[in-house]
Amino acid sequence: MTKNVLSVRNLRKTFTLHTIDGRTVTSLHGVDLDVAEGEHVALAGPSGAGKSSLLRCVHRSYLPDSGMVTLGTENGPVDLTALPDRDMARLRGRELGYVSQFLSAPPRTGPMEVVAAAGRRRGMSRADARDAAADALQRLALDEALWDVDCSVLSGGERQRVNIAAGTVNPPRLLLLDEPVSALDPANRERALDLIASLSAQGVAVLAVFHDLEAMHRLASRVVRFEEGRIAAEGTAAEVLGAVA
Ligand SMILES: Nc1ncnc2c1ncn2[C@@H]1O[C@H](COP(=O)(O)OP(=O)(O)OP(=O)(O)O)[C@@H](O)[C@H]1O
Repeated sequence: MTKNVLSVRNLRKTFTLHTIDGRTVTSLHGVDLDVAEGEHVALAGPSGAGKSSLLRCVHRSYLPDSGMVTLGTENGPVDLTALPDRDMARLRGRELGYVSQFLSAPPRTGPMEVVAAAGRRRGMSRADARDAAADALQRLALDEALWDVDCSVLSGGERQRVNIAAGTVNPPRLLLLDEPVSALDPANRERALDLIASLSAQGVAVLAVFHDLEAMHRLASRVVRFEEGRIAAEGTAAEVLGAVA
């Protein structure tokens, strides 16, 4: 039987807009979702439907109002909504990764250092982390002349490739992807999607948002469509999204 890596139960998230008379916006109205080992679940649906809110609640950059987010870890299931910050920071290494469309790198660090540091956080030795970082950067065709250049001077597409390399090097048990290939040209997008596709064979569970039907058809074992903070449909890409044009 396949093992659940992530179980979300009755998750609710409301924002209070203090600048607009305390008005509230509910982005998740009691969402239930499971993701199994090696499964790639794509979140679809219109802008504002709650997709990124769900990813952020799982990563705990947003704290939900109620509900449970259970991550299967090497030490058994853990409810992330109740975890102390220090333990949460530890889980964000080996067990849980997040790749957004923007790279956030410390000042004066280059791609090799950023990607190798991600490998180190996931338990690799310094030498193995550098080898794995070199493999990932090569696979994503980032010019070797840029590997030690300050990330702040890289183009948007170069930064996204560094971000994907860091997210996938010695990959965590659950990887969250929020539009990770939005700035890539077709050839680099292909390389990145190939790399993401190879994660399933390693047993990595992926929960992803792509504003790109073709990527969802190609990668997702299941598509979950959100509407107004609720799950409106669930199934294969063909069932939920229809045929790609
Ligand atoms: N930090 C925040 N403060 C206030 N409202 C927020 C915040 N984050 C999200 N929301 C609101 O929650 C709702 C869902 O937003 P969310 O970003 O989850 O949607 P989405 O489906 O990811 O949209 P998109 O496809 O445009 O990225 C929206 O109405 C949004 O305005």
